[in-house]
Amino acid sequence: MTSIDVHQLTKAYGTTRAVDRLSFRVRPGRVTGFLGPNGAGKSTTMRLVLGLDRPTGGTATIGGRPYAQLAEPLRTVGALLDAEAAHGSRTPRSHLSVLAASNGIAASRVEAVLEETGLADVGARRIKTFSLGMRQRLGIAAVLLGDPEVVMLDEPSNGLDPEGIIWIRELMKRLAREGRTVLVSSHLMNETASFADHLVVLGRGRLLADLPMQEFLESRSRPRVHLRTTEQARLRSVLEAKGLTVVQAEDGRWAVDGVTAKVIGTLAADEGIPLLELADERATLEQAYLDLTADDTPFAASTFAASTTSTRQEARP
Ligand SMILES: Nc1ncnc2c1ncn2[C@@H]1O[C@H](COP(=O)(O)OP(=O)(O)OP(=O)(O)O)[C@@H](O)[C@H]1O
Repeated sequence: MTSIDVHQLTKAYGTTRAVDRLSFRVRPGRVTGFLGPNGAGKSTTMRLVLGLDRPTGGTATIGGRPYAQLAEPLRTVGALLDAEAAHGSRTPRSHLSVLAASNGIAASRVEAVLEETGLADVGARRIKTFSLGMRQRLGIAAVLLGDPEVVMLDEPSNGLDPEGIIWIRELMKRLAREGRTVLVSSHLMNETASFADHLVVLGRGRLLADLPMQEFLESRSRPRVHLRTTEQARLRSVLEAKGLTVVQAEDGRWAVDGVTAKVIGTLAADEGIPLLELADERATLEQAYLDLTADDTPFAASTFAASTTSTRQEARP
């Protein structure tokens, strides 16, 4: 199968190193989320992989070849970097037909991808009348046209309504299940947590993390438990005897740091203390990401990078 390989990739614009000796591999069969603060170098990396820019140093290859050497690029890589790329006076059907004809792709694929992206009914409308969300769907139709093994999407949820966001999430997961290599950049952490299996995180052009989503969350989470009990005095003394500190919230719930629900549940059961609620706090991707990128966020307001949220994360689907 076809991986994307970035090796010691560097791109300098004057004195700015947009990408700085970057190395990572995007593997098939999973969705890789591509994260990083504004200006971290995500778009530049994607452009270098697609041969739209020349690197200052290092290499970016797809299935071992630079993009320019792919025999049938659109059949190998589908990429969405700019949803405005289609000409406004064209229709989706004519736009996709031209792309198919010039890339040796069967004309039957045009109708297939119009169906798949929900654009079949507007296939004859002029693109200039399209909303941002419809343009985004058209961009994705073009990505899928060549039935590519590698899919690269830059902010694909941009402009999509909630139904469209669910659609794109399911589409990305399906493409990965089919064994394709899927690289997706996003600024939306909850969104990314809902579709990515693996993460590559950049900061100031450098690699900050390259690891499975679950590992990333676990490596950056501090255990914390939330609970409620009817026997506060007794439970408090049991926990304090174990060296645990209880923080009481206004709603009567407690938070206990540095311990898991399993430990507290066992202690309470041993003492016959009833618990009305007991849950481990799960690290959100947002918390983990902010923690990792705090020193690499050039445009952060001073309080932003240090902020944490107390919202508890729903279990990942
Ligand atoms: N054509 C260019 N000329 C000069 N500098 C550039 C050019 N393209 C990108 N840069 C600079 O390179 C750095 C990385 O930009 P890039 O767009 O790749 O980041 P990004 O991670 O995609 O950011 P965002 O999340 O804001 O889209 C930034 O400092 C940017 O200003």
